[in-house]
Amino acid sequence: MNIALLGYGRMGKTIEDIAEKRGHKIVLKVSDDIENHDLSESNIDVAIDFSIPNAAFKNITTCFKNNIPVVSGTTGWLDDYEKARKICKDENSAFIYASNFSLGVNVFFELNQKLAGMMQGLEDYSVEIEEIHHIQKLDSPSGTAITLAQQILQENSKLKGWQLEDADEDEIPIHAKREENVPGTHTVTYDSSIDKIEITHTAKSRQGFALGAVVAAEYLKGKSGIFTMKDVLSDLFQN
Ligand SMILES: NC(=O)C1=CN([C@@H]2O[C@H](COP(=O)(O)OP(=O)(O)OC[C@H]3O[C@@H](n4cnc5c(N)ncnc54)[C@H](O)[C@@H]3O)[C@@H](O)[C@H]2O)C=CC1
Ligand SMILES: O=C(O)C1=N[C@H](C(=O)O)C[C@H](O)C1
Repeated sequence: MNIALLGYGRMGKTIEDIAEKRGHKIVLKVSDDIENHDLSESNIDVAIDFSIPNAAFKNITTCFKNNIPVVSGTTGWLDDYEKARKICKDENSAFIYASNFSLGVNVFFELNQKLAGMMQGLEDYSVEIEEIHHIQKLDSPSGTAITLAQQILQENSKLKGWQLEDADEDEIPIHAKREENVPGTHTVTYDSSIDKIEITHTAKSRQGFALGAVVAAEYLKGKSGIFTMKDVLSDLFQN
């Protein structure tokens, strides 16, 4: 498969390594305005976007307009997500976005949803989310923390939203910490005066994110439509 990398930073380089080991070819690397590149030249099967919040929407939709399927893991641009979906549909293109591509985090998402459903009636417990990332991270809170909060909100109608730090009683507080060299750690805590329930996912490197993105690209090749990691991993998850 011929892959274009939109963003060639920490994730772009890790994806290159894993994609080549799986027999794919990186035919284009973009680190600046996508308009500076001729997308028709390289016979691109799929583009993988791990760039920066300000560039993601333009990168993704330019690919749709050139009939190139996109896997995107860039976080911090999701105010434009619905617009991107519409352009994908209008152009009959293909798209997978995930705030986190690692298999482990996608298992963690399933657990979080199930736990939120079990806890929603237990009013003695308050819920909060903590995420810890490296100090270079541009966005806060992490996309993964936002997904975790959205899942809890889906299950618990008494909670109205999430908030960084100073949350009201009916909001989920998200604590975002920045520490040297942390690839990504997420914890969901339910606390009461009697006890505490915590679930944590700790990434040990960026390998899991990158492998998930390449597997998603392999899934997307030749398809049209909008998919999620649930679709990609559906055969692996047994209920
Ligand atoms: N969904 C997931 O599983 C994961 C998502 N991420 C997200 O991926 C993004 C990238 O993360 P990192 O690689 O750690 O960041 P990074 O800062 O190492 O790399 C971003 C790269 O984008 C380049 N860039 C700047 N303008 C660009 C443009 N217009 N088009 C394309 N590239 C451009 C920069 O030069 C830089 O090399 C972040 O939003 C991060 O939150 C990171 C890890 C996992
Ligand atoms: O910026 C990162 O590094 C990461 N970003 C993603 C996020 O915002 O959730 C995923 C992962 O935690 C690493």
